[in-house]
Amino acid sequence: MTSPPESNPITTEIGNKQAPHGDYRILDRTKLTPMHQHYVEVKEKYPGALLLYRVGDFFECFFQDAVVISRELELVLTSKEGGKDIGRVAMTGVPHHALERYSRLLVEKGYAVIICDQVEDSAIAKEEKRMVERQITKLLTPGTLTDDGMLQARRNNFLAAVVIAGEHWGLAYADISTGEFFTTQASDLSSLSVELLRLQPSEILIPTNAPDLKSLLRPGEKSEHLPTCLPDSFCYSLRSQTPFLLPEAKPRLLTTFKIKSLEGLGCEHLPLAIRAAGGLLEYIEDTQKANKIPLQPLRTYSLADYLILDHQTRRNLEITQTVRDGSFYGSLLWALDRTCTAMGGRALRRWFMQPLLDPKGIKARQDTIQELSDHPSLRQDLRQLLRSIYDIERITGRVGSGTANARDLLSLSESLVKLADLSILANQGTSPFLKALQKIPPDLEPLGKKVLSFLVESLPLQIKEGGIIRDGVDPQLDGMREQYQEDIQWLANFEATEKKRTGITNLKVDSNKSFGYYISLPRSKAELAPENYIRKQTLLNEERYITPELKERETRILTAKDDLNRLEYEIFTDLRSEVSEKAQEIRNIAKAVAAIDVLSGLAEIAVYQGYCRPEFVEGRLIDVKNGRHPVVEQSLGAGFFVPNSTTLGNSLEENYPDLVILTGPNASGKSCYLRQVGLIQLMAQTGSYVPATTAKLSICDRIFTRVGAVDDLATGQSTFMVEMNETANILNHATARSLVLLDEIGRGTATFDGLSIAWAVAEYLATEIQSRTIFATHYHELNELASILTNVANYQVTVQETPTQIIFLHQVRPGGADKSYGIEAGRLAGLPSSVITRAKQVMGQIEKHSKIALGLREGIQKMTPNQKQLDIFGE
Ligand SMILES: Nc1ncnc2c1ncn2[C@@H]1O[C@H](COP(=O)(O)OP(=O)(O)OP(=O)(O)O)[C@@H](O)[C@H]1O
Repeated sequence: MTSPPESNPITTEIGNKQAPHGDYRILDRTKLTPMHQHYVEVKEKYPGALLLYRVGDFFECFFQDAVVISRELELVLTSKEGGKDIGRVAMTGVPHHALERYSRLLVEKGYAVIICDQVEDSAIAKEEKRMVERQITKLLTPGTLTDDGMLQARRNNFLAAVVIAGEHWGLAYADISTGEFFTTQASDLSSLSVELLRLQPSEILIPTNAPDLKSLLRPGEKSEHLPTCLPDSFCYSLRSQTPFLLPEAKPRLLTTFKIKSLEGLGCEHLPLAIRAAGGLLEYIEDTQKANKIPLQPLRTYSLADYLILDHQTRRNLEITQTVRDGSFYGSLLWALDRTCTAMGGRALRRWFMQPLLDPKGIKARQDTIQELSDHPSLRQDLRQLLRSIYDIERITGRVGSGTANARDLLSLSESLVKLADLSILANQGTSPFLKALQKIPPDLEPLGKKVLSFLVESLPLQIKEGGIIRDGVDPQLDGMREQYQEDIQWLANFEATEKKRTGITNLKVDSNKSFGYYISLPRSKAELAPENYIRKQTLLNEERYITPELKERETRILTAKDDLNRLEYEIFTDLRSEVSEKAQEIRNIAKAVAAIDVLSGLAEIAVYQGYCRPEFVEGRLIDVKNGRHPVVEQSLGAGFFVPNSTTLGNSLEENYPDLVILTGPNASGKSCYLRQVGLIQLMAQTGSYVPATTAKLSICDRIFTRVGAVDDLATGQSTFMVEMNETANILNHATARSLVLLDEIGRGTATFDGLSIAWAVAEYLATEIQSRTIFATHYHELNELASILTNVANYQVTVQETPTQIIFLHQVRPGGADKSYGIEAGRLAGLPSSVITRAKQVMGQIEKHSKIALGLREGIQKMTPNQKQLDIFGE
């Protein structure tokens, strides 16, 4: 937990010298300096967060937070006087201009961070001999970030809330930077963790009776209050149960969305979904007090609306990152992302993490890709325009919460004006997603133009220091500016005017901190000073004077600057509020822009990589001609990838197998082929074109993959146990409409155990479940299944043997490999020749005498899938 460490590593005695205090809880608070007392007061309101406290040009932190922050950020741990009777206290700090970077690092590490800033000019406090006023200006938690610099442009930052009741669960999640807000309810706790792993929320709220409420568990941190069914790779915020109870949660939703019933949101009859959503809203209210976060209307969804991909499958298909090193390079998104905007990038990720089941939805996407592929100039013009559109979804969020600065407003407005051009282009098309872009609300362009006419081009970052609003926008502002300029000019000319008037050529006008502007005369010329000069100070060689007019102008200049800044700020915030009233309209159109961005990018890929539009048919067919792996193909370069076809799914028209046993030597391309089949199905259900010459597919309900497991050290499970767990999950959940891709089942145990399990699993999939399955294996014995079951076929990845080497052809052809090349691979790897010879002898003996091999060879009678299992041992 992020609460203070119990041990205090820096309060030990070093020789005779007392080390700085690292724990305020053991000190007499009344003896701390007023500033440290205030620090502790703020800290105690949020004990679970790290407090960064503004002191001059630094954000400082003290006591236990200093210890944690210096360790996490590798900053020097130093000390500061904490009070006369206290001595030194532990301290570290970051420069104020680097606050965003350092707080982002802390949040990325799973900490909540409180920013307590100075909210007045410290000079005033100093003059009045009191402590400068400070207030909490921000509470940053991993799930509630909105600042651009803290977010990843192409990824959503989800905050989730979970309510569990027995086997049932409710989940709500929101991205408060974009305003998206969703809720769902389901049974079966394993599907909850699958859903969380899909979303990868930055923070998950858990209602609990824990005593350490409001603390944040960092990834991997254990707590008895965390339900065991939840993955421990996330940050969890422990929250009070109350806002998650129906009588609190429901009214909160009704009030937030200003509605009388939840019927319209689709969750009226889903109490757990309501409770999760209500608890999430309360958290946002609690942590974002200063900024009202505008959320989009809550959308209720069902897990059953989407193709189910479990965590292993997403991982194995390398959708967002590679298995080997977790990098984006080499993932499916890497190969397919041609989006031009951050909004498109986020949408693409969401689409591929949640492919569709509804053929109509798929067709709408395909139709749009087709239109954009067939009309290259329309596509190019659209993409050109998209490149100049900013992240209006997130900027609108900041506008709504009142945190957008002038640069944000400028970017948003430039984009709003471009939307009109986008709409004109979209008018050239007839496909569904282009049509959606034709309906841009007519008032957005004038609004954008108005903002552009208000704001200067080169805007400062600060919004309270002027320099934002153009001349000619506001008559009062213009008048004040004129007066200000005149006063400045008068002051600039004052020295010359006075020189001329008095005839004293060495008269000077200068200023100092104690009495501002003054006129300086050499003492020798003092008697020439005009009557209106009031003597202010006498120095050795100099007399200093002021005049009433000089003072009046000076005061006017000083107050005018403040007044000008205040008025500019007011005009700016009015403008921001005007834009914020259109937030929902802008966000709706942002969705349409994101979708067209995704689809034009997929069209681009389809054209340049030679993809085809998959045809969806009823039933269980998978018929792909010359399919390719979309990522490996791009990595190898044009023309090097060997295409392979796939036919699966027994139907009335086609006698295709349900289960294919795929054999072939190491590195021949089995895994690649397996993934290729999975990716083509997944891409097709996302609405994308696919890497093939033709593809006739049916809708899959789930894709399962099991590819070479590794030890799960975190849970202490062996390779074999991980493999068995994954296999059990598949056998328990797959249906006849699922696609199952298995790579090497049963390798992590004794050969005969492994073979037996592999046999039984394949037989169960082919006969009991009849899912479409590709089963890659090194157990050639499994080829016997094809001679027993009518819906099983053997395929192999072919190689060409020469006396010195094996040439990988990467071609998938009917028939089972009759030979394993493991020993050959060992020879090529340099195993001693005596070991190779002996291995060959041993293998010959095993093949000759193995009862299993004999048993399998004797199984000759062909069976249809529905018949009883074959007694392969003929007892
Ligand atoms: N169709 C193909 N065309 C061109 N190259 C391919 C093809 N399929 C696979 N390859 C290349 O072969 C390499 C090995 O493929 P893969 O890992 O699929 O082999 P494998 O048969 O699964 O091996 P093992 O049994 O050792 O796991 C891939 O990294 C890829 O570069």
